[in-house]
Amino acid sequence: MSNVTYLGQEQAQNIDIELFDEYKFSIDQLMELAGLAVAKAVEKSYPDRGEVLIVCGPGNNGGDGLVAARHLALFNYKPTVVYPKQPNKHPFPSLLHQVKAMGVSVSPSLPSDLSTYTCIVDAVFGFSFRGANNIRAPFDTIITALVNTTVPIASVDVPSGWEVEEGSPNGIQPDVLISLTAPKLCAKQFRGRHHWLGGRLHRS
Ligand SMILES: NC(=O)C1=CN([C@@H]2O[C@H](COP(=O)(O)OP(=O)(O)OC[C@H]3O[C@@H](n4cnc5c(N)ncnc54)[C@H](O)[C@@H]3O)[C@@H](O)[C@H]2O)[C@H](O)CC1
Ligand SMILES: [K+]
Repeated sequence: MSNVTYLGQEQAQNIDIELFDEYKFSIDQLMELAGLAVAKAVEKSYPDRGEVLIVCGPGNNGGDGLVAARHLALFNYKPTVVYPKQPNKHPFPSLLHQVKAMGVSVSPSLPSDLSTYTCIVDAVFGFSFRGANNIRAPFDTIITALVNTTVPIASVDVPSGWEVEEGSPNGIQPDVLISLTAPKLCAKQFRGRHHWLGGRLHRS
């Protein structure tokens, strides 16, 4: 990507606050845009359909994953959601209810055999992650499994387990990265096939 601004961690978090406080977007609006962009990027990157595993973390990155799973079901993929920590605050219970109502199965843990999946959508951690050397359970073993799998990974906003600014040389190596609003600094270390920019809120 040329002529793009790469955001630091604090900058990304400040833009988020600005979108809520100054521009009066709701979390539902932003997450729907983000999740739909992720589903579209997956469709363009893996057009042959099949089973997709969406691994969702405890924050808003995980919420983007829940929305993406719902849209992927509508695009005729067969999504399964892994959701170990399910926050009890808005909008997560509604997003979870909606994805289950689409007939998507939701499990608290990663399946032992990942080989049946066309791709894995990594919606574990986004721009608020810190501590690549200290990933807390149960996400430590999940990230290790994603590091070791040969199934292609599509990461939402930030490859999970990467420091938002520095990346992580021994971390997961996604095939696809979907940056949201603007790429974060770690995107400079991305070596996969496709880098998409989704959930854009500005003119190009
Ligand atoms: N404006 C936008 O572009 C929008 C982006 N969205 C998405 O939201 C995420 C950022 O979400 P946030 O809730 O701030 O945080 P995360 O999802 O990154 O995760 C926070 C979550 O993770 C836990 N955590 C942090 N470090 C660790 C660690 N070392 N071990 C274990 N757990 C850790 C922390 O406790 C929190 O629970 C952004 O990237 C986009 O994907 C929104 O959709 C809105 C619009
Ligand atoms: K992610």
